[in-house]
Amino acid sequence: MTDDYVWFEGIPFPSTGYTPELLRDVWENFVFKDEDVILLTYPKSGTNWLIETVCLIHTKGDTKWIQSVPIWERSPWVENVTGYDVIKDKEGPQLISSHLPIQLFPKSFFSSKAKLIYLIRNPKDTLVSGYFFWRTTTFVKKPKSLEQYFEWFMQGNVIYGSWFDHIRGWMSMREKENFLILSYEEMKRDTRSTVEKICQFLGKKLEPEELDSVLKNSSFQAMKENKMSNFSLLRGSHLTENASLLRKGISGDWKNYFTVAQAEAFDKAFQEKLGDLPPELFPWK
Ligand SMILES: Nc1ncnc2c1ncn2[C@@H]1O[C@H](COP(=O)(O)O)[C@@H](OP(=O)(O)O)[C@H]1O
Ligand SMILES: CCc1ccc(OS(=O)(=O)O)cc1
Repeated sequence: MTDDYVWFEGIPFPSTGYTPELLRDVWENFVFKDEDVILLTYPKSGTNWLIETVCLIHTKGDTKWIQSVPIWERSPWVENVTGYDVIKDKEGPQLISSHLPIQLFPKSFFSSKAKLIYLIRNPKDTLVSGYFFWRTTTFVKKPKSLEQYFEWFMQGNVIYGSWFDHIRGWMSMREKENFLILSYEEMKRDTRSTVEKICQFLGKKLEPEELDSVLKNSSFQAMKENKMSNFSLLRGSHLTENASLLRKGISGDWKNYFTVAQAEAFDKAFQEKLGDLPPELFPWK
């Protein structure tokens, strides 16, 4: 494994499990079924929390699936070698994950009825979460300091490219009825309502005790203890021994790491790049 990037159409990808040929094949040839459900995020936005939640909704709160199958097999990644191999010829509706920016997403989606949930997070927390996580992986370039990672993030010189471009691209879908936008902050603030919103979007009806089980078993603590969800199975291969996906699981941790100057520079860039979008799309503001 190397800790540099694989590049495709100007975007950096992890150096393991991704190739330009596969990314092109996925983009041009992968066909979604109308019944598929897609979970899409910019990395470190709460992806795995969303996957765990949707898996538990799918099983009506039964924990057998989440406790016996690794999270990346329950909702395979369309853009990496392992995930694509699993989903490309599989019959029936599937749960599929992706971090792809809209311009590289399989073209078939835009004429399908497949449902897509796009989870966003305060980018300052996404940045801090990424800084700590990528240092413990074996497949991306490591920053020497938070200052350096801050510069890379602002320039989009990190895996899956610019957060700002990712958001602008996918937000253009916000009026479509097969597209649901959620935020990590709202999911933290009122998890029950967010789960109900997901159920409504997916057309799933849960009994009160089933909903309680979804909440209990997708909590930070439950996921931290679930070896099928906490990435401990990847230690020694993709991750170092001290790696932790479930780091803090809070909103606003950026305040412990950003300098005043960094916070001001970030706000300025946000205003310049996304200031024309409705502020209510960004509930952390
Ligand atoms: N059940 C849960 N509740 C709250 N946060 C969770 C969570 N599961 C994962 N997370 C947080 O989501 C982030 C990882 O995102 P992703 O799944 O996209 O890689 C981590 O944030 P922190 O590093 O800020 O703790 C992790 O702690
Ligand atoms: C191997 C590629 C890889 C693994 C884990 C990742 O983290 S996350 O699922 O987005 O939290 C990202 C890429």
